[in-house]
Amino acid sequence: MSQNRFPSAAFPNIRPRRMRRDDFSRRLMRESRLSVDDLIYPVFVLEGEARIEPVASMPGVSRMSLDKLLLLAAEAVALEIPALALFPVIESGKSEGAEEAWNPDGLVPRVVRALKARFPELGVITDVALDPYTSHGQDGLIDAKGYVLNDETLVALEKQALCHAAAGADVVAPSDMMDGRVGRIRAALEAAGYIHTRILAYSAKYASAFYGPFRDAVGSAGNLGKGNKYSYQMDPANSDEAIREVALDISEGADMFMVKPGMPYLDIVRRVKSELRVPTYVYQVSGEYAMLKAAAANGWLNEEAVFMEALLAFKRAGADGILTYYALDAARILKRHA
Ligand SMILES: NCc1[nH]cc(CCC(=O)O)c1CC(=O)O
Ligand SMILES: [Mg+2]
Repeated sequence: MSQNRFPSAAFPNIRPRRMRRDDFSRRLMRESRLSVDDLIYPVFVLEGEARIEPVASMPGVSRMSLDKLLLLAAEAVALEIPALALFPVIESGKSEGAEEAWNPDGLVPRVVRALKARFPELGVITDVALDPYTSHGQDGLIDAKGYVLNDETLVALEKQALCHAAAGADVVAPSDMMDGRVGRIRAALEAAGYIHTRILAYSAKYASAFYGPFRDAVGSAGNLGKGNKYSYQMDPANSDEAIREVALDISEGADMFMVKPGMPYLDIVRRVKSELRVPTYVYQVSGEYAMLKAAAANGWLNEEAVFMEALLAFKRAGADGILTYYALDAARILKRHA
């Protein structure tokens, strides 16, 4: 005998809501989980001492000098966040040829040495790209017409990556989108004996308007002016091309693979993870952060609820890790609920 009081096709026997009824059964069937192990915290560093400069378009995010960054890093370590991603603000020393990018006494190598000396267990990821160092704000070297030159840029990126590895960077992260840079950097690292340095390739990096606040933060917006990055970053219309880019970076020897931006590109994260089955990372970029902050500031969204939902959605899409400006906040919440 059916227990259905209304044994008719008008009422269902199959009820997905049963499992949603109570907290215990919701927990038992939960497929994805966000953990502090998934978080990478992007930070901005500048020269000097006792400097903290809030980034107007990224409330809660500041550019700061090394002494202050060490305090922030201590917080990240206390929360057991696995790694920081370091972005420099270069105020003087920008040039056409970006020579400051491989100065062994430059800002990035000094900050990497200090971080690794103080917090050996904290992973330090450095950005390999020329945009903080070029007077024109492009990620590579340009010709007379402003075209970003691929192979000439590779020579510079190789020097920059070696400089970061020599300073003790655990992971170098080429975010420039030049062709062949992963292979070139991998070969240079091996030849120099840096066999443990990981490469996090920004493999599928789109030419996105969501990077706006970041360009304010590192001060490359003014230098870039009306310029754009369409000749090297990917067209937001493309998906198969992202798979090809990741496949190339696999064959060139990268260890970790990034999709960027995050929320509008969840389909790309899913395809990379399902089709290529590699360690997959996603960058919740500055514009995504700014959107959530702005809506929260207006009282239009519950900030904590929406950023935790967004981070969980990256996990559901297949990401193994997430670069997020919310890393400290998320880690605190996860700790509270642990
Ligand atoms: N090498 C450039 C770089 N590295 C990280 C970001 C964006 C990160 C963010 O928006 O949070 C960018 C912006 C760009 O390509 O202009
Ligand atoms: Mg590529």
